[in-house]
Amino acid sequence: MAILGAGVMGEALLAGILQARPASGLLVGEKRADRAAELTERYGVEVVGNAEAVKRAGTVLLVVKPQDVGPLLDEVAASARQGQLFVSLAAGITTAFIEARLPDGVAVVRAMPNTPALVGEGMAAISPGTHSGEEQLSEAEELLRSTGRVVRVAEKQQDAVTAISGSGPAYVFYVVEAMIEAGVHLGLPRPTATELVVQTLSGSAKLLRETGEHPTVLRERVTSPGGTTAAALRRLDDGKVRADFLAAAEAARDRSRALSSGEPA
Ligand SMILES: NC(=O)C1=CN([C@@H]2O[C@H](COP(=O)(O)OP(=O)(O)OC[C@H]3O[C@@H](n4cnc5c(N)ncnc54)[C@H](O)[C@@H]3O)[C@@H](O)[C@H]2O)C=CC1
Ligand SMILES: O=C(O)[C@@H]1CCC=N1
Repeated sequence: MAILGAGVMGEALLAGILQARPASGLLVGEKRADRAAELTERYGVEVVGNAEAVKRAGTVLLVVKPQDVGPLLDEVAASARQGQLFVSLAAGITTAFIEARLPDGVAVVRAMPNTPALVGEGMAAISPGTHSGEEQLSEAEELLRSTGRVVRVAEKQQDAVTAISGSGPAYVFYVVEAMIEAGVHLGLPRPTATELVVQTLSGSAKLLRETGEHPTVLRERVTSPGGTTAAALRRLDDGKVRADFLAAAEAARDRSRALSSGEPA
C-alpha cells in the first residue's frame, strides 16, 4: 500500500492503518524532505518517490491537496496498471477526473474522511468509480475502518458529505473556542473553562451516540421551563445561528464543487 501526500490527513490515515497492520509494506510518497524524515522517524515507514511507490503498491491512497492531484497523477500514470486500486481523499476531485488520467481498468474509489481519524474516531464516506466493484469498495472500507466509521454514499452526495463531516470538526472546534471565550468572559480561569467545555462536548457526543435519542429531545431535557438554557437558546435564535449553519454548509458544498472544476485556491 502507498500513501501519496503525508500532511495532516495523510498522517491521520497512516496512524490509523498502522494500528491494524505493520509498517513494513507501507510506502509513503511525500514531497517535503523534512516531513518525510519526520514520518520515518515517528512511524518507521519507508519514504520513496511517487512513481516507485505506485510501481510497488497494489493500493494507492491520494492524500495531496485537490489542486495537486492532476500533476501527481501525470507523474505516476505510467507506473499505474490494471488491477490496482486508487483511493482518493481529495475534496471535490471526482472519480472521472482520476480515471481519465490513469490507464484503463484501474479501479478508483473516492473517499471523504475527517481529522478525528487521528484518534480512531474518524467519519469517512466512500463512493465507487466506474471500475470499482464490491471487492474494491470493501477494501477501501476496511482500510478506512482502521480510522473510525465508514458509510457508502453515491458520488453525487460527496460534496454534501465534505460540507458536513469533512469540514465538520472545524465547526465544532469553532463552537468550542467560542464557548471557552464565553467562560473566560464570565470570569472563569481559562483552564477551568476549557475543561468544562471539552468534557461537555465529549459527554454530549456520548449521550447522543449511546441513547440514540433525537438531539431535540436531549436539548429539551436540558431546557427547564423559564430557566437558564431557554434564556441562552433564545439569544442563539435571535442571532440566526441555525440559519448560519445552513449557509455555512452550502458555502462548503459550493467550494467542494468548485474544486472539482479546478478553480484555484
Ligand atoms: N485536513 C482535513 O481535515 C481533510 C483533508 N482532506 C483532503 O486531504 C487532502 C490533504 O489535505 P491536508 O492533509 O489537510 O493537506 P496538507 O497540506 O497538510 O498535506 C498535503 C501533503 O501533500 C504533500 N504533497 C504535495 N504535493 C505532493 C506530491 N506531488 N507528492 C507527494 N506529496 C505531495 C505536501 O507536502 C503535504 O505534506 C486534501 O485533498 C483534502 O481535501 C479530506 C478530508 C479532511
Ligand atoms: O478544507 C478542506 O478543503 C478539507 C476538506 C474537508 C476538510 N478539510
